Amino acid sequence: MSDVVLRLSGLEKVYNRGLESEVAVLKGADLALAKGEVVALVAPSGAGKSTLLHMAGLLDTPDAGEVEIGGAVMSGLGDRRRTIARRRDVGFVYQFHHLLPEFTALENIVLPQLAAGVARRAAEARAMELLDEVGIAPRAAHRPSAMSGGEQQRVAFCRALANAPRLLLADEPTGNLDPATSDQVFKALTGLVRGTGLAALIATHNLDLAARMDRTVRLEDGRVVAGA
Ligand SMILES: Nc1ncnc2c1ncn2[C@@H]1O[C@H](COP(=O)(O)OP(=O)(O)OP(=O)(O)O)[C@@H](O)[C@H]1O
Repeated sequence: MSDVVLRLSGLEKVYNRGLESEVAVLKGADLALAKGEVVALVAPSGAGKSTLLHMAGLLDTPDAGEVEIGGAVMSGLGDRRRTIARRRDVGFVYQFHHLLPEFTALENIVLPQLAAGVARRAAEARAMELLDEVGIAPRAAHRPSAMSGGEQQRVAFCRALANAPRLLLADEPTGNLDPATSDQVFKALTGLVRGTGLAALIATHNLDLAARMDRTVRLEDGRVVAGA
């Protein structure tokens, strides 16, 4: 069996900004991510990092090209089956944590599991395990407003991994944090990824963090190229 978790082949995306102004953001982007790999996606602002992550995460469809997750071709799926595949296979983390403010850390990690049909007790046990792995089990009963930015972001990682996806996509996950906190959060993230064998693609402007991932890819003129 192939070890490739995510394969993007020849992705193209053109945005129409109205009044005959079009911008081609992806122009044949190819990328393959193997199981257990943590890959940095680095590019200047506006180069198309979020666009690529949205395609990879089945939140948007390319104009051309294929997205394969776990060997299954996703491009031809209808909305309902794409949503099912996204919920099952992909975890997202954004620059801002987007935790539900009225729920505790634990509940924020339990809720997506309940939505996926997991029983409450099992969901709570899994949530505690994840919180423990990222070093914030003592914060389980805190609401987001009673946690630091780094703690909130670690909860967001746990939530993204709650349903054991194959692929983690993160868009500037430490962009909002100071360097020391960002370092801690990054360690928590890589620990989780390496412990589970999923693949992670992490868009970042932080070249120090990028250098600590397994490899770095860049988006250059709409294509993915290897490099620092
Ligand atoms: N829905 C949209 N409609 C029109 N243009 C868009 C749309 N989404 C993105 N763009 C344009 O496509 C280009 C790539 O955007 P994208 O958000 O993917 O870049 P990025 O590399 O993630 O940037 P940043 O690092 O600033 O987040 C930008 O020029 C942006 O203005």
